[in-house]
Amino acid sequence: MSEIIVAVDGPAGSGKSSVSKEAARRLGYAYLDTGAAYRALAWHCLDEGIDVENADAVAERARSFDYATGMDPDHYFVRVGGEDITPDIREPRVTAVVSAVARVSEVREALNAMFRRMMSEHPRPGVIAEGRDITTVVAPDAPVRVLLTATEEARIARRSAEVSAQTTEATAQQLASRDRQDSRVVDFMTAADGVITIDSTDIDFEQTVQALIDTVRSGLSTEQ
Ligand SMILES: Nc1ncnc2c1ncn2[C@@H]1O[C@H](COP(=O)(O)OP(=O)(O)OP(=O)(O)O)[C@@H](O)[C@H]1O
Ligand SMILES: Nc1ccn([C@@H]2O[C@H](COP(=O)(O)O)[C@@H](O)[C@H]2O)c(=O)n1
Repeated sequence: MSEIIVAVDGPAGSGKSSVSKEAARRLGYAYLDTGAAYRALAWHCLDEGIDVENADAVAERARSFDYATGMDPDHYFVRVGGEDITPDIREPRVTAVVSAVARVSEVREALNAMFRRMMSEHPRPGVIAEGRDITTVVAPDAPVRVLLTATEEARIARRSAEVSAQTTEATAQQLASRDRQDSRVVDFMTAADGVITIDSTDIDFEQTVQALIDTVRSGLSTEQ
């Protein structure tokens, strides 16, 4: 059973998933990508022809969809109904509708209960869980809570380097629009009380991973 929870929140493209996964690998912890569950539900709704603006229909799917994800940082996967949809959930058509699914309160309640169960049942000594509301709603009592941030300019540049199929303008517009929609539901732009901010604007990936690991170690030593 995992006893150490490291909660990481932040805006789109701040490095939450890549940095958390690598830090978890080096610490021997599990890794929980909570955004993947929202994306998988959005993918599932599209696959089933469900109108993502129909909150009741989306909530009904959230209660019944057969979701699985790998929490071993070296064996990451996302499945719905046994089908591997790991790359599919990153498609622009899914990214474009995921915020609509995530604003349904029944969806958030169902997924948050699942995240808490997954964190507490995992056999590794710790779990790094990342998302938008982990430090404030899902695990507000976690011994280490971090807001991973970077300027919008840096985040757009990083995301554009990954996405070659569209212009930087289109990538910038999507990133800003998703943050705008998501921040109506949860505040992930400012650190809540007790949450440590890591700003990666002027540090590279390796330095950011090290900053998170250092924060985990010092947070745990203060706890004891
Ligand atoms: N400090 C850094 N310096 C340079 N590049 C970085 C840094 N941190 C992360 N990256 C890169 O930025 C990109 C976006 O990171 P990542 O996908 O982890 O962000 P995210 O916060 O999980 O985004 P989203 O919420 O949109 O899924 C990746 O290509 C990642 O390798
Ligand atoms: N704790 C969370 C995590 C994610 N979301 C929503 O899911 C979307 C996708 O998240 P990524 O981290 O994979 O980009 C995100 O835009 C949010 O709409 C959430 O609400 N809470």
